[in-house]
Amino acid sequence: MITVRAPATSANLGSGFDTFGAALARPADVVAVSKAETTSIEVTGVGAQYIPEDPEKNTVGAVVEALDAPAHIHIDKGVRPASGLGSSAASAAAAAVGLNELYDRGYTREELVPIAAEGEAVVSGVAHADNVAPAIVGGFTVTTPTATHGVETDIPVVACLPDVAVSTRDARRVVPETASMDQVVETVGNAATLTIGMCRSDPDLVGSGMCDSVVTPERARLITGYEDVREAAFAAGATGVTVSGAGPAILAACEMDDRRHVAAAMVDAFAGAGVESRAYQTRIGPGATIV
Ligand SMILES: Nc1ncnc2c1ncn2[C@@H]1O[C@H](COP(=O)(O)OP(=O)(O)O)[C@@H](O)[C@H]1O
Ligand SMILES: N[C@@H](CCOP(=O)(O)O)C(=O)O
Repeated sequence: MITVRAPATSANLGSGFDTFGAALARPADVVAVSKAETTSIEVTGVGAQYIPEDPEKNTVGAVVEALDAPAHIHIDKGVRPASGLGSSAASAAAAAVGLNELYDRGYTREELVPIAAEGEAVVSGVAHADNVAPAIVGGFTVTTPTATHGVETDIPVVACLPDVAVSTRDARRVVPETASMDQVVETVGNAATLTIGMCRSDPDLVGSGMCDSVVTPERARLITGYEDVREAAFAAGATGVTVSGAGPAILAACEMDDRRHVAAAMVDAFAGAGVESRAYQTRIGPGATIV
């Protein structure tokens, strides 16, 4: 049996829609795989009741298919589904790393990214790899249709998760089909600023590059209290705030000394809007680890 811990992730980071991703030090899924004649899946943990155990419908089933690696798979969920924190990706990433090891398939971590992304197609309709990439490789990642590049970085973040669900499939329907040239220029500038910030482990640069005027405003409308939470996080010292993934989680970057205040401010602001939430005080951390 092989057991793998794969982290929650935050994709997009504002200016990097379907491209940027970051591994969060916590929460995480823990997935155990053992060889079997036919594949079976058992799910326990946070939100397990909402996750199908049918291999055709669970993200890990697509990974089994892609690696031709039938197994009994136990998924212990730490990342709540429909969170914007890469819940479906965490399981797929852990399964990809575990089954690759169990069956000695010999793929590199980067080669496992498109394999794990097949699981995302099962749940959201698109094999977007911006969550599975950091879940497998760790740190901050840039994923294009042909490659994944990652860097280690040390950025404190708060991921505040309201007690409501937003499915990625639904949130992809509100993504605009076009952007103006002004928006393209602005986005390139913000994405480049964020990337330099990640390379320098500089929360100010990362935060200022998290802005996006194309996708984020449309997604923000789906999250009750978004503007209040954003303002409260900035007032408490956040350097940047945006929708995490497809939402409803909201991600804030900050200096380590401000992390606690930012987390409290975000939870209080959600409460003011009538929404219960929990804040993960975390940081950008490593990818999947065999435990
Ligand atoms: N192993 C899995 N972990 C989490 N969700 C899964 C898994 N397999 C299938 N799903 C389904 O995927 C959906 C959640 O994925 P998604 O909408 O992308 O949210 P998230 O942002 O949390 O990844 C839910 O409908 C859930 O039932
Ligand atoms: N790029 C995707 C990311 C979805 O992330 P998730 O954590 O909400 O699954 C998108 O924005 O649709």
